[in-house]
This record gives sequence, C-alpha cells and structure tokens, in this order.
Amino acid sequence: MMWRSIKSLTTSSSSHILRRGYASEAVPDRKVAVLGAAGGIGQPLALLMKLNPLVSSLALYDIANTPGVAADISHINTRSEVYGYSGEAELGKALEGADVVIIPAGVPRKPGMTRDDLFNINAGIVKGLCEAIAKHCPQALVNMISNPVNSTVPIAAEIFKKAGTYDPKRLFGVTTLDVVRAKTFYAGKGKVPVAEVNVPVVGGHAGITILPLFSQATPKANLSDAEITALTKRTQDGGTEVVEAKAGKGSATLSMAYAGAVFADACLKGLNGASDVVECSFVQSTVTELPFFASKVRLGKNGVEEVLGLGPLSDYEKEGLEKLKPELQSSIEKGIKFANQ
Ligand SMILES: NC(=O)C1=CN([C@@H]2O[C@H](COP(=O)(O)OP(=O)(O)OC[C@H]3O[C@@H](n4cnc5c(N)ncnc54)[C@H](O)[C@@H]3O)[C@@H](O)[C@H]2O)C=CC1
Ligand SMILES: O=C([O-])CC(=O)C(=O)O
Repeated sequence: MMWRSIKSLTTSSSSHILRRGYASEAVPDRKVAVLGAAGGIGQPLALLMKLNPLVSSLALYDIANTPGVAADISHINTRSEVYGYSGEAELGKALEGADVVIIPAGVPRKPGMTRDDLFNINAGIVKGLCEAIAKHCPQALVNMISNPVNSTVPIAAEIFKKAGTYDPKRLFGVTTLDVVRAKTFYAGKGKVPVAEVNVPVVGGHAGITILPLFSQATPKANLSDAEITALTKRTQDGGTEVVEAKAGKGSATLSMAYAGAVFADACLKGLNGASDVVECSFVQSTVTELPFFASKVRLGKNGVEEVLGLGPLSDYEKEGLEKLKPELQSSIEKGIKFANQ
C-alpha cells in the first residue's frame, strides 16, 4: 500500500511540489523534525517518516550519532531530503521551519520501573527541547512521545506559555500506541479483522490512566465482561509487557515507531487540509475536569480542530474513568510544578 502510494507520486520538474497521480492536486512541502532520532524509537520512526510521501524535509536530531542515521536513511529513494543534526549547537537548525516536531528523546523504562520513575531525567530533557521549539519553530505541531506523557505534555505547555507561544491546538501527547494495542488485542480476542477495528482509548498514558472504551469498539464482537476486563488490563499493561520481555534492554520501540508515524501522518493530513482525520491524543481538554485528557481529536489545518467527547460509557468504563482521575491529576500537577520551579 505504502509502496504504491509513493510510486504514484511524481516530482514536478519546476518546483518542489508533487502532483498526485493524474490529478493536479498539489502536495505542499512539509518539514518534520525528529528529536531523539538516533534512539530505539527515533531510528525506525525516522525510517517510517522517510517513507511518508507527505514529508519533503526530514530533520534528524540527537545529542549524538545522528550523522550515521541520517546518511543511512538519506539513501532511500523517496521524496524527502534528509538532514542530520548532532548536539545542542545544531538544534536550532534542526527545528527551523518545522511543521511537525516529534519528540522521542529521553530514557526508557527498565523492569520494575513505572513511567513516572523516568520523570527526573526526562522532564529536564523535554523542557530544554521545548524551549528551543518555542524559539525556532513556535508554529509547529508538537508530538510528545517522551514519558511520562501525563507529565511531559503539561511541562511543554508551561514552557510554551512562559515563552508566549503556547497554542493548545498544537500540542499533542502521543497515545496512539494504546489505540494500536487495543485494536490488536480486541481483534485477536473477538476474532474480527484487525484492519477494520476501531477502539477509542481515553484518559492518559500510564497504567490505569489508559482507558480503552471497548463498549464503543467496532466491528462488534461478542465478548464477556471477564474478557473485556482482561483486554482492558492487557491494554493498560501493554508497555510493561514489552519492558519485561526486553528484560532491561528498553521498552517498546518498533510498535511505538509505527504508532508515532501513524499519528504524525494524521497531523500532516490535517495540516494539508483533510477534514476527516480523527485520532486519540492527550491534549488540553474540557472533556472532564482535568486540564489535559486523551480523547478522540479531529485534526485540521491548525492542529486540533475539535476535541470530541467521550460518548456513552459502560458502567465498567465509568468506574475506570473515576479511578484514573486522581493519578492523572497528580501527574499533570507534577509536570506544571516542575516547569514553574
Ligand atoms: N508515548 C508512548 O507511547 C511511548 C513512549 N516511550 C518513551 O519514549 C522515550 C524514548 O524511548 P527509546 O527510544 O526507547 O529510548 P532510547 O534510549 O533508545 O532513545 C532515546 C534517545 O534520546 C536521545 N536523547 C537524550 N537526551 C536528548 C536530548 N536532550 N535531545 C535529543 N535527544 C536526546 C538519546 O541520545 C537517545 O538516542 C522514553 O521516554 C520512553 O519511555 C516509549 C514507548 C512508547
Ligand atoms: O511502557 C513504557 O515504558 C513505554 C511506553 O510508554 C509504552 O510502551 O506504552
């Protein structure tokens, strides 16, 4: 599929504009920057963004090892030009003119750790990167992958507020991997075609704050309450399942790269004018009393066009929603407090 869509694009001889097949619809130039591009997520994510025909310029930034990754990926014969940037002195150049900035920079979990255990290191990394974004590409859509997402997104918001550049429509916590997992696990248990499955996942991105809404899943599968409870728990613990299987060698990287690429693609489609792009994301929200919350979001030319409501919840989901609020609230407050220290 991906290969076909790439082949159906041809380069215009007179400009950087691409034209789609026989139609004359222009595909605008779009720059994507990946911060943390030499890491476990960063490398396969950079590869997937190199395969995305909506990207014209791909900036790969890390504190080290980016020249090799950039040289390697740059040989792939797809649309985008690839540039590698290494070290803080080059961060500004990596960000300049970026339409979408994806942040998988930071340390991953080891067995026995929670995502919150990453706060002490990753909060500082995210803060520094967001200060640079505010300076060099304040208009960019920011896709935050670095954990704990429940705190790193509020940190980013506070940093942007301080710089006077905050636009809640442009800041996203990437929770797509929760949706990817919920879809996979539901299709397996419900014996329905995985490609057709849709499941909203709301709340946040850690343990019980991840709330899959299987009562709204389509296509309908005949699952018992016990099966729904088990699927919910498996989705909530999906990250830990990978951390334990990797046994000290990090957390999800390949499935996260896929999820990050799906979400960035949705952002790019929205920027380019599509009006029917809906993904779940952790954003500034009034869906509940919490200031940030993951729910379905319609993307468009300005980033978030509309934060969609939760829809009807089962009693089990209503209970899960109430249970997650105190933990999510405290993670949000921790991020806000850190940024304002
Ligand atoms: N949102 C989500 O669903 C998920 C989030 N994650 C999170 O993503 C983050 C990255 O995970 P991995 O790629 O596995 O880790 P990794 O350790 O393999 O890669 C992280 C990269 O970040 C780089 N880095 C560190 N400080 C930096 C800075 N100041 N500027 C730019 N780059 C910097 C490192 O050099 C390294 O290349 C972790 O915090 C992890 O918990 C992981 C999986 C899913
Ligand atoms: O579990 C982790 O630490 C990484 C992550 O966020 C995930 O895989 O969902």
